[in-house]
Amino acid sequence: MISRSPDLFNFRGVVSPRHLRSFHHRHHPPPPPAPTMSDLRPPEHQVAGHRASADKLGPLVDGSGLFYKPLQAGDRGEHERAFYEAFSAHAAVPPRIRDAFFPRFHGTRLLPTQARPRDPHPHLVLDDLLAGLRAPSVADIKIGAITWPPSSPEPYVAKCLAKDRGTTSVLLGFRVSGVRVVAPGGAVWRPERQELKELDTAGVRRVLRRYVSSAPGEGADCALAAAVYGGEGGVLSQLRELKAWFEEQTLFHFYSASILLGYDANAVSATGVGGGVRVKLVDFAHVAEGDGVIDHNFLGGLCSLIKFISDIVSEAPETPPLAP
Ligand SMILES: O=P(O)(O)O[C@@H]1[C@@H](OP(=O)(O)O)[C@H](OP(=O)(O)O)[C@H](O)[C@H](OP(=O)(O)O)[C@H]1OP(=O)(O)O
Ligand SMILES: Nc1ncnc2c1ncn2[C@@H]1O[C@H](COP(=O)(O)OP(=O)(O)O)[C@@H](O)[C@H]1O
Repeated sequence: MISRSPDLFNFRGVVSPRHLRSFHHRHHPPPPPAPTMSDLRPPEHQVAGHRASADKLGPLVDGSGLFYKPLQAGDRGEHERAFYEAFSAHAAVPPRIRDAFFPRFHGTRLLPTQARPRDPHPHLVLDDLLAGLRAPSVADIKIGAITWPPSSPEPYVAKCLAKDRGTTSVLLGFRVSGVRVVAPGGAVWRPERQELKELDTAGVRRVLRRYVSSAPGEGADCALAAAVYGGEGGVLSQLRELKAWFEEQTLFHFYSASILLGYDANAVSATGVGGGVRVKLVDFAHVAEGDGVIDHNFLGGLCSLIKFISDIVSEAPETPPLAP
């Protein structure tokens, strides 16, 4: 089932119902047949967030290049859906920004789940941002020193504040929420969630170095830093393009959203050729209206992340020259 959410966002009337209808007509081709429960599985490369299990809802994939995120409880799920509806059709969002940095939204769909086999649940249908990567090395970095929208109820503010203070969010303007790194032999390094929560500044630097290292185990040779972080189309140039938009845009405030980094450990080489480096935004359950004000919370975290990554690139070994 593909359906529309009620307009939870106002967005100053930029998205008229007529505009939205015509957008849907142009951008939502008829959906492929609905996947059955046996087609669906939790994504192998998910590094953070709520995970699907026998008794819990979580994202699912079916290998078709789509990513199904269950609408979250309360008004949170509807809020995220309303964001996608509004963002997808917003005339003031540059198409290049929408296409390069956000998953494409294909509406919502009722899907059976293991947790609720008899009670199909609505899911956001998104592009799988890691589709096409054979051995994805992935990092989820939650941006912003503050992770709750200003309108949040007090107990939620207290819960988020404790997490923001207890992690590097307040200090650095971001925290690493999840990471997996595939070594050349295929071994996967994936620290526990709790370990990531306990990282201090030096620990964050270590993890960001480890993300672009080819040595197995805990070593950090940063052999892939030039290829993945630096160079044309690398993480840094993509983050800088994103930053340029955040220096201008006053439409949305992206509380608690994450930057998802991805590259193909099988395709990347220290020479900087290939690798399918991706920089994307995910998790819009707490986006607020920008009301004409810069998203300084996200922008500050983004600048801080850029500084960490550019320091790693400057200290890392040079990209070896290409063979003649
Ligand atoms: O539900 P919890 O307590 O596990 O917290 C979720 C977080 O897990 P954590 O415990 O920090 O590892 C979870 O954090 P990660 O994405 O795993 O870093 C999210 O922050 C989630 O918030 P939302 O999906 O953005 O609404 C968090 O959900 P809410 O706090 O928003 O309910
Ligand atoms: N469109 C997507 N394509 C591929 N992976 C995704 C996509 N969206 C999210 N993920 C994966 O799922 C994780 C959790 O997503 P998120 O939207 O943050 O869920 P939650 O709201 O439960 O925190 C991310 O860390 C990432 O690994």
